[in-house]
Amino acid sequence: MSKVPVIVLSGFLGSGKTTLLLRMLQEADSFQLTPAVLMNELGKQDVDGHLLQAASPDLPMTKLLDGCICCSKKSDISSAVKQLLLRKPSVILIELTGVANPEEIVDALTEPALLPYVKLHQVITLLDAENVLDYNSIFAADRELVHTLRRQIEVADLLLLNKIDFVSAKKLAAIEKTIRKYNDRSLLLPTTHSHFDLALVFGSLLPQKQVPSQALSFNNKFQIQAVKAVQQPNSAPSPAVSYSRIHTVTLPIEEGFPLTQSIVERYLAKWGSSLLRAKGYLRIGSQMEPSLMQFAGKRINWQSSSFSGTSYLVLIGLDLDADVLIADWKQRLAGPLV
Ligand SMILES: Nc1nc2c(ncn2[C@@H]2O[C@H](COP(=O)(O)OP(=O)(O)OP(=O)(O)O)[C@@H](O)[C@H]2O)c(=O)[nH]1
Repeated sequence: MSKVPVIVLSGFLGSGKTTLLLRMLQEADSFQLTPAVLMNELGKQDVDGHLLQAASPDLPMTKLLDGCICCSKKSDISSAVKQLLLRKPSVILIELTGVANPEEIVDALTEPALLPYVKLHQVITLLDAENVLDYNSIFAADRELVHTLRRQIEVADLLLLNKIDFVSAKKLAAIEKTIRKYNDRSLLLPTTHSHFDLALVFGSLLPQKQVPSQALSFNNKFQIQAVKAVQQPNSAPSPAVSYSRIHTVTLPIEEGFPLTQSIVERYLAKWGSSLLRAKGYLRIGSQMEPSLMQFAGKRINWQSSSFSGTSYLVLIGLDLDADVLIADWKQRLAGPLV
C-alpha cells in the first residue's frame, strides 16, 4: 500500500492558511486528487471548518479544537489522521494553528502508528507581509513564540510571502532579506490571497506525471532529515509547549441583540496589539444570516455567510484576561454604546 502524502500548512495567525486551503480544495480535482483535511483551532469554536465545509460539503475532515496539535493535542494526531485514512484520501492537508511548530507535526507523522500509512509531502509556511517584520519586537518577551515563528520559516519547504498588497516593493525586499537569513533553501513566493501555481505543490502528486521542473527546488527528503536532525536524540519525548502567552477567549453573543459593526470594531480596537486575531459569526442589525467577521493583522473584514449555528466571537491574543474581556463586552451590550 502506498503512503498517503501529507501537506502541512503553517504560518502565524491570519497569514492566509485557510485562504490557501480553500484554494487547494477548489483545485484538487483538476489534479485528480481527493483530499482530506485535518483542521486545528486554538479556540473551542470552529470558524474555518465551517468555511471549508460550506465550500466542499463532502470533504472528509477532522477537527481538533481547543488546543494546539503540536503540543497539548499532539497525542490526538494519530487517531485523527487514521480516521481520515478510512476515507481513502489521495492527500491529507493539515492546517496548523498560527502558533504551531511544524516540526512537532512532522515528528507525529513519523511515529510508529502512522509511519506505515503517511509521508510528509511538504510544509508550506505563509507569512503575513504586512506584519512579519514586527513579530520579533512585538513578541520579544515570549521567547518560545519567537522561536516557533522562526521554526515555521526554517523548516518550510515552500514559503509564501502573502498579503503583499499591503506592502511596498522596498519593504518586500527587506522582508525577503530577513527571511533568507533563516531559510535560503526553499522557494519563496510573494502572493496575494495565497494565490500561486498549485502545480508546484500538487504537480508531483499527479499519478503518471513527472515532478514539474519548478518543484525540483524543494527537497522533501532533505527537509525531513533536517527537521529530525535538530531533535535531541536522548531527550524525553516532551511535547514542548510552542505557545505560552497566547490565549483564546470566546465571547457570549446574545441572539436578538441589535449588534452593529461599529460596536464590534470599537471593542476589538480597544485591546491594541495584545489582540492578534478575532473571528466569528455575528448577526448585524436585523440580519437573519450572520456575517463572518475576520480581524487579522489589525484589519477587519466582514462578509456574508450561510452559517446557521449560534453566533459567537473568538478572540486570540497575548495575555488575554477572559474576565476583563467578557465584562467589557457585556458592558458594551448593556449600553450606552461608546
Ligand atoms: N488584503 C489581503 N487579505 C488577505 C490576503 N490573504 C488573506 N487575506 C485575508 O486575511 C484574513 C485571514 O486569512 P486566513 O486565510 O483566515 O488566515 P489564517 O492564517 O487561516 O488565520 P488563522 O486561522 O487565524 O490562523 C481573511 O479575512 C482573508 O480574506 C491577502 O493577500 N491580502
